[in-house]
Order: sequence, then structure tokens, then C-alpha cells
Amino acid sequence: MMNETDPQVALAVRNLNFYYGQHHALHDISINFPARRVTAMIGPSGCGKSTLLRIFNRMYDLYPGQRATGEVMFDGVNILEDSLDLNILRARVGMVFQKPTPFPMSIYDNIAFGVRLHEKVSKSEMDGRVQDVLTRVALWNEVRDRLKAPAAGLSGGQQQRLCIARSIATRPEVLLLDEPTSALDPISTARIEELLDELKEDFTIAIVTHNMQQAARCADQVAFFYLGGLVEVDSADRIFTNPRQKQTQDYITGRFG
Ligand SMILES: Nc1ncnc2c1ncn2[C@@H]1O[C@H](COP(=O)(O)OP(=O)(O)OP(=O)(O)O)[C@@H](O)[C@H]1O
Repeated sequence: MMNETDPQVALAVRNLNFYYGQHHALHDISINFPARRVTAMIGPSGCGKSTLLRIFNRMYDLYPGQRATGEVMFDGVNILEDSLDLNILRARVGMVFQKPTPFPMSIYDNIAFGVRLHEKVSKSEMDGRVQDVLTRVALWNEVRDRLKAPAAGLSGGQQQRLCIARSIATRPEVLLLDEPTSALDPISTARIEELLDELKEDFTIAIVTHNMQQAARCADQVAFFYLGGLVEVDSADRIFTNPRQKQTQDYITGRFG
């Protein structure tokens, strides 16, 4: 069993509770996210998967009335602490949303924008960084001749790969993905799934998905949530072949949710 002092644990969540005003959305969650592995979060609509993901970059800070208690240890620090520098946290924990959300600017600037916020890099270094991340998401060959064109002109699948490129350009340690392929066709989805497999060599990945096949294909670890509680977390193999809890079994076999 790993614990929060284990260097192989990137995020250690302990007794986490989350509230939207009066609504108690997450109940006493404890879970480790192993470093450089993919953890998939599954469960029926409204069970709290996205809420958990958004805690990891303190997105809830933008909304009054939302609060978290407990601990999320990341590199020796509880990221729920008020004193935390959120700009630094968000550079270390990148997020990709369900709907591709490129900035209204060129393909090149979509990547350069975030890098410029955090680092001072020369033009040639920036060119190299842009090429490097676009190559990693398998987009370089498709866009190398139109880097100055608006990102809005890309297909949905290309836009989502650009958003992943943008997230990794600032060299985060953790990548959060909230249903990143639900708006994409099967071919774009397959490319993103392959990409996750490559990215996990360098990043700790947490992905929310409604797609059981996707969780089975991509994840090392799977966490099943129900009504704001963590029912079970285990290896993907175990969850999909022989889960410990009946609720998990019922969900993965499509009996509810
Ligand atoms: N801004 C909000 N204000 C109040 N309640 C919210 C808010 N966002 C989410 N909730 C509630 O918190 C609970 C968890 O929502 P969350 O979005 O985390 O679920 P989810 O598992 O990601 O669902 P889905 O699969 O449908 O995206 C739900 O009961 C939801 O209604």
C-alpha cells in the first residue's frame, strides 16, 4: 500500500469533503494518484467525478460558497491551504476540458501564451517548444504550415490535441482531463487515447470518463464513485474483471447509471 510519503504517489487525497454551499458533494474521499500512471474516475452522472478533478487545481476558488476540507498532498504541500500560490499550482497541474477550448488566437500563440506567463523564453526557444509539444500530440505535421492561422479553424479532434499540447507546454507534473473525448469522433478519440499512453511516461494523469472501454483501455487505476462517495479504487484489471463491491459490478455491467 502506498502512502503520502511514498515518492511514487503524486497526489494523496485524505478525508476530503467538498461543499457547494449547503450541498455536500464529496464525502470523506481518500485515494492516491500514482505518479506517471493514468487514473480513471468513473461513475454515474452527478457522483462527483468532475468536482474531485477541479479540486486538484483549486478551480473552485473562483466561486464563492464552494469549499473543501481535508487534505490533498502534492509534493509535500496540502494544496487546500489558503496560503497556496494558485498561479504556481495551475502551472504544475494542467487541465483539459470536455469541449475543446482553444483561445481565440493563432495555433502558435495558443501554446506560447501560457509559456510566456510562466517563463521568459527567447523566440527560438519558443519555436522549439511549440514544435516539440505539437509533435508530442501528433499535430505537427498537420499544422506546421499554418501555425499563424486561427486555432478555431482546426477540426474538433485537432483542437483537443492542441489543448493538450497547450497544457503540457508549461511542463506540468499532473494533467487533469475532464471527459476529453466526449465531443470527438472515434478516430480522434483513438488518437487521444494513444497519446495518453505516451504522455504518462512524463505526467501523472487523472481522467474523468463515461466510457468504460476507454477506462479499460487507458487506465492503470480506476476509481468508482457513487453519490459523492468513493466506492472502490483498484487496478483497471481488477475493477473490470473482479470488483470487490456489488455496486461497482452493477455499474460496469450497465445495470445502472
Ligand atoms: N456549481 C454547482 N453548484 C451546486 N451544485 C453543484 C455544482 N456543480 C455540481 N454540483 C452538484 O455536485 C454533485 C457532483 O457534481 P459533478 O459535476 O462533480 O458530478 P459528475 O460525476 O462529474 O457528473 P457528470 O458525469 O454528469 O459530469 C452533483 O450533485 C451536482 O449537482
